[in-house]
Amino acid sequence: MSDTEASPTPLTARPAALQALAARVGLDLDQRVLAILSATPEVEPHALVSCAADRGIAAKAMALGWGDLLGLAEAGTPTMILLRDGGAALLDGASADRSTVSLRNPLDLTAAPAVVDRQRLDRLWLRSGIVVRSGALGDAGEEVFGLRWVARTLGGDKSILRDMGLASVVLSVLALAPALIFMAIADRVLLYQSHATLTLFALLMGVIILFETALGWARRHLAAVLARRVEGRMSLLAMQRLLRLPLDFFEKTPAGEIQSRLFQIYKIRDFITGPLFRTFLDVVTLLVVIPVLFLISPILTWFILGLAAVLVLLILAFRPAIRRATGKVIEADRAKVVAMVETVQGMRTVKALGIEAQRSEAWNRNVAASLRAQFELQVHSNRLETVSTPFERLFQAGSMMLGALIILTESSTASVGAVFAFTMLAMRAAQPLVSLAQLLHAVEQVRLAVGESMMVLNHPPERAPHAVGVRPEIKGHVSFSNVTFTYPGAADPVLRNVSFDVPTGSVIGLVGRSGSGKSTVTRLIQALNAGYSGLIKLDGVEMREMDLPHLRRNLGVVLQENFMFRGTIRENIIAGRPGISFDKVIQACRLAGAEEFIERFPRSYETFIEEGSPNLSGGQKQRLAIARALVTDPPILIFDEATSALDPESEAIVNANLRRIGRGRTIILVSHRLSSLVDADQILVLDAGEVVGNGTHPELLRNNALYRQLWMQQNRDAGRMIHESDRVSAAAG
Ligand SMILES: Nc1ncnc2c1ncn2[C@@H]1O[C@H](COP(=O)(O)OP(=O)(O)OP(=O)(O)O)[C@@H](O)[C@H]1O
Repeated sequence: MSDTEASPTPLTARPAALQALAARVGLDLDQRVLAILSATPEVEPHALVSCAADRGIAAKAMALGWGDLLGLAEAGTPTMILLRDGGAALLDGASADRSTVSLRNPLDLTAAPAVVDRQRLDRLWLRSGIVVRSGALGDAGEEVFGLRWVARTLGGDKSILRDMGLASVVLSVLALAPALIFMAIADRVLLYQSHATLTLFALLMGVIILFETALGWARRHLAAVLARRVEGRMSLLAMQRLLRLPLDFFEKTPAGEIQSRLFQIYKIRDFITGPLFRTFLDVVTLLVVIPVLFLISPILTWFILGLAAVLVLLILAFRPAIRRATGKVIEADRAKVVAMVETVQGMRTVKALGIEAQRSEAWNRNVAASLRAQFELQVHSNRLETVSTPFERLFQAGSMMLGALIILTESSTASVGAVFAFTMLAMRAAQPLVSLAQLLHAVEQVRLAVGESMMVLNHPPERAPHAVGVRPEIKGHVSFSNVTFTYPGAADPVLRNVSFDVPTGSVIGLVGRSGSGKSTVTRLIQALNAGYSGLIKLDGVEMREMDLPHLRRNLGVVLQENFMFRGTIRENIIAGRPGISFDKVIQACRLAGAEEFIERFPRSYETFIEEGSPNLSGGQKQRLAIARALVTDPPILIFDEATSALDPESEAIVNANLRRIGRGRTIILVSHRLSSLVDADQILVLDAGEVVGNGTHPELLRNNALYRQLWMQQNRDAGRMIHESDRVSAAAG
């Protein structure tokens, strides 16, 4: 069924509401998935979100309050709210006095909206909803990640920045008070011995302290909110971009390196909440304090500004050395993470080979390199700190001395109180000036951190984010014509002019020596690699045109090694895909021959599988992987050495079920064991990336030398083994 055809299942409220939201941003949804969702009694928000994401729509499930709802209505953001009865309503608008919202029924979009007040809504809704951010995921995804992205993200929270700015201005003005009061006390109270004025100042100070405390709290609170938002956005972006990267990126980049680079984004968060945030506040303080300093004494003010300039020059002088040293630290730390992750991932092999000492030695080398790099950085930082300390100290001591000198020489223009006040304010200005200078240093570090994470976050995705692609109904007709393919970076093609045709519902076997390109053929069918020449068509649609999530949802793939996520057997088989009932899980397990062992577990389908599935045997894991591939009822199944690791009994179960499994599906079987392919409708023989034979088992035995050779090899071995065991039993008998 194509997307444009009407769904046979009438849509229920939540899928219908999602469809209406998608229409608002000019996109459509997969009708087949909507129909599956409509057959589910109460559709979970995450299933709706993933249905939207499949079409590149940035939908987000979120908890909502009345205030949020009003804000969304006023901004005109496409929003659905989830109702207690399992239904949903579309947000249409809010009244001018913000006392009511209007809601539309997604099942009858032509009807007038219902106007609902807060009390009534509270009885109806789940205080949650799904919000569609303008347009496709690609809109946000297209943006290049970098310092500019971070700045734009920060700038997005204008109201928070404005409130923080206001609080900072008020705090800075209040910060002037102690110095000015001190000046007044020195020049008036002490001089005229005025108790009443002193009491007044004491009261004033009390009020100012209270006010300052409250504002300080508000400013820190706002900063925490801002930091959380920026971190949230960066974390979402990281996962979103990671998931759309091509497989060969992960094959070429060590897992530890990806991890280490991605985690650099948290340095950006620390920079925002640390140096950047402090500097923002400091600049505000300076803007308030510097003019006052100028009023009190222009000479002294020029003096401290001159000191600040010296600090900036010192930092600029040290910048190249510190940048180099920081780069080395990041590199050395990355190598450390790569070594650690590799050792953890390969622990089974480390133990099996008994190479703990070698791994430990390699680790020690990495640690030593990292410590050396850190020490070098410390040395440069220490030098910088050492030469800048005297200038920092001069802010206070120098201004006091210079102030005293001014009084001694021009006693008529500056009072004692003014010099003390100036010294206090100079201290107030000194810290911001120092941290402003240090910001340069911090920016350098964050620039390096951004550069590190950019390598992952800005790597070209599998497909252009805007490309939605064609979504034909896939029945299972696969054809290759003149396909030539070279892996990126490789010198020679791994497939050369490969052509074959697999009619819908038939079984094709791929055979050939190791490295002949069998798995590569299956990878191209999954569109895991691009950049081939020739045509690969699925039901007449070229693979390059195909929508990737749609394509992969229609394929069931079982490899020799399959990964199980942490979670129960049931969860692993469903793997978060929407619309899969428990009945379907049981059916798939039965077909895969997994039912019998699952039911022997005390917790049956709720048995928990740990990472790496240590509590399952290889054969059990393989049968679960087959069930997981079958559960969506895909029209095409790819088994790439899927049964090679099975014990003879498990293999016999799967092979016996293969006919039933294959009913109505196209099956692509890669196997070294030719005996499991003899019933295939056609067998493709590959040699060094070229098709050297194509036919049924008897045909190939008759007229294909390579196939005959492979067959004889296996059967000779099998024959010899049978002969051997007969000899042993005869001897024993
Ligand atoms: N991700 C990859 N990047 C670069 N080269 C690859 C990649 N995968 C496979 N190759 C190379 O392509 C060639 C064909 O590999 P492929 O896995 O398709 O062969 P195969 O016939 O399935 O082998 P086997 O039976 O051993 O699994 C090999 O020479 C291999 O080194």
